[in-house]
This record gives sequence, C-alpha cells and structure tokens, in this order.
Amino acid sequence: MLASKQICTIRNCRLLAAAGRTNFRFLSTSDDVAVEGEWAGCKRSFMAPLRVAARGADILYNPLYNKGTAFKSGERDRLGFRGLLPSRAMNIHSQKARFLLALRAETSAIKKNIMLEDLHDRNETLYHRVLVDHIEEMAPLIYTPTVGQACLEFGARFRRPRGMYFSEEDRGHMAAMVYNWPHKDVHVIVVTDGSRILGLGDLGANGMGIPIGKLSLYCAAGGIAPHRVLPVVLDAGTDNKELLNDEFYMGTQQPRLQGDRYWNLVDEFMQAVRFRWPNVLVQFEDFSSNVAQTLLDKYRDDHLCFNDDIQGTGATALAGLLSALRARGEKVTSLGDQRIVIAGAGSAGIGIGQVLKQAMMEQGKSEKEATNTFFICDHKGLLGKERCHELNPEQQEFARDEDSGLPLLDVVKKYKPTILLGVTAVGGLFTRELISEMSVNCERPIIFPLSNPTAKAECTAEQAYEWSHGRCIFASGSPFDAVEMDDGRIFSPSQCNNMYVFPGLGLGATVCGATRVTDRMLFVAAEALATFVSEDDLKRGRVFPPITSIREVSHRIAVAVVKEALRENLATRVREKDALDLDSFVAQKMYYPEYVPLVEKTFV
Ligand SMILES: NC(=O)C1=CN([C@@H]2O[C@H](COP(=O)(O)OP(=O)(O)OC[C@H]3O[C@@H](n4cnc5c(N)ncnc54)[C@H](OP(=O)(O)O)[C@@H]3O)[C@@H](O)[C@H]2O)C=CC1
Ligand SMILES: CC(=O)C(=O)O
Ligand SMILES: [Mg+2]
Repeated sequence: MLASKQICTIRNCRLLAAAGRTNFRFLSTSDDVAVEGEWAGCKRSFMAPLRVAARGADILYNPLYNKGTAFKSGERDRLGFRGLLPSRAMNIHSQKARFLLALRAETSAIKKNIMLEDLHDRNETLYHRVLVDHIEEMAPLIYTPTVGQACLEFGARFRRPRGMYFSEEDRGHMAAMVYNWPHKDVHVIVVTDGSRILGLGDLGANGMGIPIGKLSLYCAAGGIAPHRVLPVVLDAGTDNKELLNDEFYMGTQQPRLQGDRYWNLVDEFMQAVRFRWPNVLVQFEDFSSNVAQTLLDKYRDDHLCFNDDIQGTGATALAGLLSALRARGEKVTSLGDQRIVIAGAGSAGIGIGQVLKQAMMEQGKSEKEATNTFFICDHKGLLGKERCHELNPEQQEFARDEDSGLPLLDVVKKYKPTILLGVTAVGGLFTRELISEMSVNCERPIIFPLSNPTAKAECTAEQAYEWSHGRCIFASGSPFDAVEMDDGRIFSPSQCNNMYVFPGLGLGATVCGATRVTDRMLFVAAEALATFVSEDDLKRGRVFPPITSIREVSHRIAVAVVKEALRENLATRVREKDALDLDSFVAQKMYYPEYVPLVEKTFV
C-alpha cells in the first residue's frame, strides 16, 4: 500500500493511475523536479521525443512545439536557437506560476480570456497545463459565460486565425482546402454555422469562439492532443443585421444561405473532411434548431458525428436528474414517475426530452407512459396536438392531447411538476411566482435553468434558493457562486453543462475507432457521469461532480462508451488484449500537457 503522496517512478504512476489510484507523486523526467501526480493514467512511462519538421526560430513561433523559456540548454543547441531566449531555463511550473500571477492581477473576464488565448497561440502545452491544473478557475474564462462575450467581440478583437472557415465561395475546392490544415491526423472537429451561439442568436462567423472553446475542453478535460483537433466555421452568411452592417465583421456579409445552397455547402464540407480524415468525429455545435435535427439525421448513420446541443445536453441533463432523484432520497428508476416541465422546445429542450424518454423506457416504462411525463412549452405555451401543424416532427412526439398553448405558469399550476428545466435563452423567465408555485407542489423541486451565458439563465441560483426557501435542487448551464441564505445555510450550485459529457464521449468514440455515435452511447455516458456523483456531493446539494474531477469523469465516460461500442460491434480499433483492461487502454491514450524532448525530423 502506498503511503500518502509517495514518490514513485512514472511507470508505477501510470499503472497506479490506470487502476484509479491518485495518492502518489512522481518524478517528471522532463523537468527534473518532483510534482504532484494528479490523476494521470495519461502520463507516459517513457518520454518519447517529438519529431518536428522545424528548426531554429520556427520552433519558437510554433505553439505546438514552443516551450518558451523552458527549453533546456542542450535543446537550444540541438534545435538551433541558442541566443534567441534569455539564458536561464525555467520549467513548466515556474512558467505557470508567472502566467497565473499576471492573469490573476487582471480583473476583467474578457481580458483574461484574451490573455489565455494569447498563451494558446504562443504555447499550447503551457496553455493546456494551466487549464488542466486550474480547470475550475479557467473554464468560465475560456468557455461559458466569457466565451459568449468573446464571440460578440470576435471581429473587433481578431488577432490570429485558428481553425478553418468554409463558405460558398469555396464550393468545388473543399476537398483540396482541407489539405491546407497543417496537421495530418485530426481526430475531432467541432463545427458551427454560427446560427445560434449560446443564447445570443445568430453571430455568423464570429461563432468561431465556440468550437475553439469546446476543443480546448476536449484537450484539457478529454485528453485529446491539441494537434488532433480542428475548429470549423461553416460560413453560410448571417441574418444578424448588425453584423451585415458592421465594417469589421469578418464573415461573408450576406444573408444566410437557404435550401439547397445551404445543404450543398454542408454536404461538400462533410465529404471533404471525411476524405482527408475518414475516421474523424464531427461534433455539430450551435446550429439553429431549424437545421440542427435535419443535419444530425442526415449524417448520423454514415458518419461518426453527434449534435452536442441535442444529444450531449440530453445526456448531461439525464445525469443531473438521476443524481437529483438520489438527493431527494428517491430511486433513480422513478424518473418515469416524475412530471417534467421543459421550458424551451428547441434543440436543447427536445434533445433533453428524447434522451430522458429513452432512459425511462430503459427503466421499463412504455413509450406512451414515458411521453406522458413531459410538458414542453415554447413561447406560445404548451406543445399540444392542436398546434401540430406548426410543430416539427420531433416536437409533435411530445404534443399533449389537451391544453395546447397553455402558458408556462398555468402549466406549472395545473400539472404540479416535480422538475422544471429551462432552455429558452430568456433570462429571468423563471419568476418568483413560478418558482414559488413549484415549491408549493413539491417538497424538493428540481430546478435547472440551463440557458447560457449567465445573463440568459432563466433564474439565478440566489433567486431559485430564495424563492424556494432553500428547498430546490439547482443546477445551471453557466456557473454560479455559492449562495448564503439569511439563516446561514450555504448552497454551492452545480453546473449542468454538456461540457461534462462531450469530452469523454469524444474520447471514447475516437480511441476505439467507433464508426457511429449511437443513442445508447449517450445513455451510458449519462449513467457513467451520474455514478460519479458521491453521497458527499449530494449532501452539499451538488448533482454533478466537482469540475476539478473532469478528467476522471471523461475517462470514466470514455470507458463506458468504448464498452458500448464493443457491445454494438462498432469499435474498429480495440485489440483483444486492450478489451481486457479498458481503463488502462483509455487512460494511456489521454494527452497530458507536459514538455517532451524535441528532435528535428531530418536527423532521425
Ligand atoms: N447547459 C447546457 O449544456 C446547454 C444549454 N443550452 C442553452 O439552451 C438555450 C436554448 O438552446 P436551443 O434549444 O438550441 O435554442 P432554440 O432557439 O432552438 O430554442 C429556444 C426555445 O425556447 C423557446 N422559448 C423562447 N421564449 C420562450 C418563452 N418565453 N417561454 C417558453 N419558451 C420560450 C423557443 O420557442 P419558439 O420557437 O416558439 O420561439 C424555442 O422553442 C440556449 O441559451 C443555449 O445556450 C443549449 C445546449 C446546452
Ligand atoms: C453549452 C452549450 O452547448 C450551449 O449553450 O449551446
Ligand atoms: Mg452548444
């Protein structure tokens, strides 16, 4: 048995970490210093050099290779840039400390986001190390809520390109264009057309901030190496009048493509990326609801792809609700006995409905019984049969026989739900009256205002706790600080965001070479996430694990996804011996940001 924080070799660390042990320290060969060995099945037993087709200053200006002042003397000679850096060699820890000092001296979140993006552009290893080691502090800066502002100001603040853009002008050239991307082995693409960025509407090409932020999480939280990810904007124009008239807007300044012109653009893009990277996972992100489901249905059977807002959000909400039921002392199998109101019938609302319904059916409910638990509202009120002519097929599945168009508050009054979810992008929609009504009808109402960014949340954590007299179980799309009640009780709200699922789902799907992402993969991802929530978390009113354990969560989700892929005969890259120990198989594939020795390719 290891003593607490025992120092051991990297090889032992890897084995211990793969076995789920975290109470060790290890000696890093790259820095010659002892550092904490946080969860890291990903740490390699042998520091293989990275062969780079570059030399001299080109290495310093390549963010994937650059170590800045951490290049050691021998490397400076070997790679030909002695004299281009100050003499003293630092290590990643001192570099991180210096960066954090500067970052924490800044008070504006958007300026911190810019500092982080500048680091991202200079030194990816250090950037991801900062994220991995300080994910709780950094996630709100590179992701929601700050990424919303970064997208709004994308044009004005543009400095260096990252990712790829495809527009109608590129029709006929996309299969060639993908070869302009300088990395040959892309595993994950996050693509948006910018038509519904968070709850901020159509931001056109300025939506690029979202794929960049999501892919940073893929690397830091999901252990996908940075050279294996590609952020993409499909620039189909914008219907945002402000952007159409903005002299600094950098996207195509035309109204959005419609019909065949739009679908041909998407189709050529999908063919092009599959041509160069046949096994790439494509994550559709923040496509407006009028195309999101069609897009998914068009490609999901033949391509490795998923829609994060529909499927990732559904799985995350399911995990949160299973934990909330546990917190209420109810069986997780009682999901189908709840009355669930979903405010918002777009990608997220219907996606959540679909995943929850599937879970209820897995738990033994009939489809009719499962469907009957839902009351889904859009801005015209309850989805009902009388409104079927104006609903899409997915919404129609949830249309109720009665009370078509009943306003949200009246739905809550009449049907006395036990769960209220918000995915409307309407900040403040959950009023005092609505939350009080929830609390009259239910001892511990589950209230999840999931819209992003913070200003679009249907209510704040403080409001939900205050208006429910501290009885609600709360989780939100963007993070909220802890709330202290007048009676001294302190609640630390959870974040219910698809960031808990997509990195692990993507990791699992890519490491096993899955050929498709299936509904059951989403379901097992949700289960894996839910089982990560401890009794202690629940006692503190938390229904998601702390964000600090996101790499462990992703690892566990990935293992569950690989198992499911094997079960469904969809895994193409798992050898028999790997299948015997999937924990280690996945752990060993996880990228961990640390400096590795560089060696020039031509000399090897
Ligand atoms: N926490 C998380 O992980 C995630 C959060 N989200 C967030 O969810 C939100 C919605 O996303 P998405 O579904 O794609 O967006 P959509 O625009 O597709 O859907 C919004 C839905 O809300 C409805 N709505 C608008 N106003 C009201 C109202 N006053 N009362 C009831 N319903 C209303 C709309 O109805 P109508 O069509 O009639 O206008 C529509 O059905 C965004 O803020 C997004 O950031 C999304 C994905 C993940
Ligand atoms: C979290 C997310 O995917 C969204 O708000 O769109
Ligand atoms: Mg999204």
